[in-house]
Amino acid sequence: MIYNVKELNVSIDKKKILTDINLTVSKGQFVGIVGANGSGKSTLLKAMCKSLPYKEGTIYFNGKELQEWRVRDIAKENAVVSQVNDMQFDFTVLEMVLMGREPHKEWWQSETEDDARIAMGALKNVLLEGYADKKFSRLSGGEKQRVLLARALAQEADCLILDEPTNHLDVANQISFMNLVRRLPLTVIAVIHDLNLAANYCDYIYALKSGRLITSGKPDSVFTVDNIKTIFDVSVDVCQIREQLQIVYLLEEVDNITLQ
Ligand SMILES: Nc1ncnc2c1ncn2[C@@H]1O[C@H](COP(=O)(O)OP(=O)(O)OP(=O)(O)O)[C@@H](O)[C@H]1O
Repeated sequence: MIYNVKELNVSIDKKKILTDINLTVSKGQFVGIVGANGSGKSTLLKAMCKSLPYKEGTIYFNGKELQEWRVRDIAKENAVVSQVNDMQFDFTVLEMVLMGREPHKEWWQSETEDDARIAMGALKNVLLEGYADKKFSRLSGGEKQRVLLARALAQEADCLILDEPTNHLDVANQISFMNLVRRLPLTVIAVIHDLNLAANYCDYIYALKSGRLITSGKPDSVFTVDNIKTIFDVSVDVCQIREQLQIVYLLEEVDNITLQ
């Protein structure tokens, strides 16, 4: 078991954000976390990466309570990929990917030949061979997202944490990104807004509503008409097309939404 979250409660400024969360992630699993805006998905990921303190409940990471882990050691085991946001500095692609080696070095150490070899290997893995010297800022959104994935791979972590990684990508780049991730021999925990991507790439889904886990299970047991109505207040049809679970939104029935 990589993660075992028990009775986790998180409050920020006295506001309860997560309530009684119980969740497990096994080695090699691709776990999706879904829920409406503001339901607590990113907060849960932050708590699991020790980026956010919590007072109630326990999070075991690789068998050891998270509080006992040094942040630096967690970064060696857990690599985080968020949405692309524009960076102020004009790094090259290789410089970006080499940042993934930071947890393996002391602050005074510069990159070794090994670091460069690992970074170039990571670029090859995300199909960006030949991009090392290009400026990150000049890449397309899809290319940038793959560079961020390469940076995570250069970390050589066993567990990838993805926070809405495909949000700004076009359909082809979303699918290509998810295919790349699925082929990696890693444990993946991903917050995903696109329910069809979540349904077809994840082994297991946890669904949050207003900071509580309201259902979990294999995609076909979570993504039912009734559950999606409860989680998102959206009417859908759910069907199988060519062995893929497909969620079809009934657009005219989505009217006003209440923020969670
Ligand atoms: N640092 C913070 N200070 C105060 N409130 C916060 C903070 N971080 C998150 N929240 C609140 O916690 C709730 C959950 O936020 P979170 O970002 O975890 O939701 P989310 O499910 O990831 O949302 P989204 O899908 O919109 O990214 C929201 O009401 C948010 O306003």
